Amino acid sequence: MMDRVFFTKGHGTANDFVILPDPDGELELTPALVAALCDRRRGIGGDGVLRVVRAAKHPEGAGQAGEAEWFMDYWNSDGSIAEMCGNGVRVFARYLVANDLATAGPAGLPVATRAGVMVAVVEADTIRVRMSTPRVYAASTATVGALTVPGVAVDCGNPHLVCGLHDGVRLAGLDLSTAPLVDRALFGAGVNVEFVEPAGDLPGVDRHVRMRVHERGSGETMSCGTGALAVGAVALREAGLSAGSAAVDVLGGRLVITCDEHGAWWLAGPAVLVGSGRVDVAALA
Ligand SMILES: N[C@@H](CCC[C@H](N)C(=O)O)C(=O)O
Repeated sequence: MMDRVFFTKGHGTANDFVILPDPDGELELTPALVAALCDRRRGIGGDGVLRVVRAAKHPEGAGQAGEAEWFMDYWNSDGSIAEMCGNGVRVFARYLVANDLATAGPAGLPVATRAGVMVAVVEADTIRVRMSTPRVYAASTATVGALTVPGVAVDCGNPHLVCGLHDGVRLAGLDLSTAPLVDRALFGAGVNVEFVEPAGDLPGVDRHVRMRVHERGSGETMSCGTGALAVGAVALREAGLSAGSAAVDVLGGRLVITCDEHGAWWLAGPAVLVGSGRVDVAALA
């Protein structure tokens, strides 16, 4: 184990990550180390960890090494591993470009993830990522306190449950300090739960909604890219649109979901690196 580890801190719409450069896959990353790094009082603080490792040097990235040089090894703040992180990919691409580890040409920068290769296009402050196609596959519910809200399960590479609020219930009134109760038989591997309410008309997009999210493995976060993809896909579907765009306002800003004329799904929003340093792993322990 290395006793000092370099890190960069970054975020996308305030979904924040500890980024660990580990090009040759030498770092012994464990659930305990991830949880300690993400601790907001005793560690660096973050909703998750992004390990930056060459695809060829990681067992789960090796199969994609022909398409993508880099693998995003994503961990939630509780030390669990997830298949995909939409904001994470955008911040990961920002990190690669800022550190001259990759160039962002017009064709985009491929990033390997456990859910396949995503392609990031850097457009100044915004990073747009071509995501996997969201798949709506079941009806279900989420319960928060005394409130049970119907929703739909959406697979975005990772699992989501999108619940639209009705009958005067507002996002601001929800207590998401603990995980909503869900159907554990349907979501055996856990689920990220999004609650959604309509927002006013917004020029330039077909739909405009607000969401809050309780993430599997991280609790309530300020934003979730794959969650916004799930919410945007449901919003366009409910509007009867097979292509179009949806603005999804999260606590940390705005993400835009687009399904283009070719049926490709895109997630766009800001991605920011805020600083770098070196962490004393022994002190974390
Ligand atoms: N915040 C992420 C999603 C991170 C993974 C998620 N908590 C899970 O366990 O699936 C995003 O921006 O997509």
